[in-house]
Amino acid sequence: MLEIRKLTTPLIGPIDLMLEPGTCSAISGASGAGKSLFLRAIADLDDNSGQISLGGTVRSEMPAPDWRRKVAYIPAESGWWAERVADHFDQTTGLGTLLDAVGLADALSWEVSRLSTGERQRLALVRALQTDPKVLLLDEPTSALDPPSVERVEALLKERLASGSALLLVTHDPGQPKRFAARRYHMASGKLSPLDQPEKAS
Ligand SMILES: Nc1ncnc2c1ncn2[C@@H]1O[C@H](COP(=O)(O)OP(=O)(O)OP(=O)(O)O)[C@@H](O)[C@H]1O
Repeated sequence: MLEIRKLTTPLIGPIDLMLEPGTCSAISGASGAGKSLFLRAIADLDDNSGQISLGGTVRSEMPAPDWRRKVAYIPAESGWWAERVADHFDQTTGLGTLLDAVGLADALSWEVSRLSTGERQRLALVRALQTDPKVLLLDEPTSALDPPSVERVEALLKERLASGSALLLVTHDPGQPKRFAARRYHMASGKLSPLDQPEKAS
């Protein structure tokens, strides 16, 4: 599905990685190892070289906004540009279901300034899921969440896995790769290494 060959930036790589539909790959590694830079390079947000294709279509043949809708990067800290939460969302059918799934059914009427870190994190995920991406590049998606919210977000992500999306998950939570039956990788000094056999789902 997503094929990455020799992806390189001044600070990471070269990195090869293949993501298959309906699978989760998890990346661990020390702070500063290059995990976020790797996800950003895949999304083409920073200068990079190498070959990346999605379902056989080479990234360079696709307009960047189309690529980023299909291969969505969800940063650890999301960006907000308007005062009202509602102004950041495409108010299409399905939005209510997604907001409900993350426990924020009423959030559209709120001001952005009142959002907690965890509320921002969950709303940013909903924003990305609205475009129905084939690949989700998740940068510590539950780092600011309490256990019930982690459960909700993980359930939502598992639904995406079941419907054929691929997840690339950067996480410092050692239990998370296991809960997603993820293939595990370790990043150190900008280099990615496979860890072991895929975990069994719990
Ligand atoms: N624009 C930049 N110029 C120079 N160095 C940078 C730049 N962006 C990131 N770095 C450095 O590259 C290294 C990797 O950063 P990255 O954000 O990928 O780390 P990370 O593995 O995601 O860490 P964390 O777990 O803390 O989020 C860090 O040392 C960071 O300071």
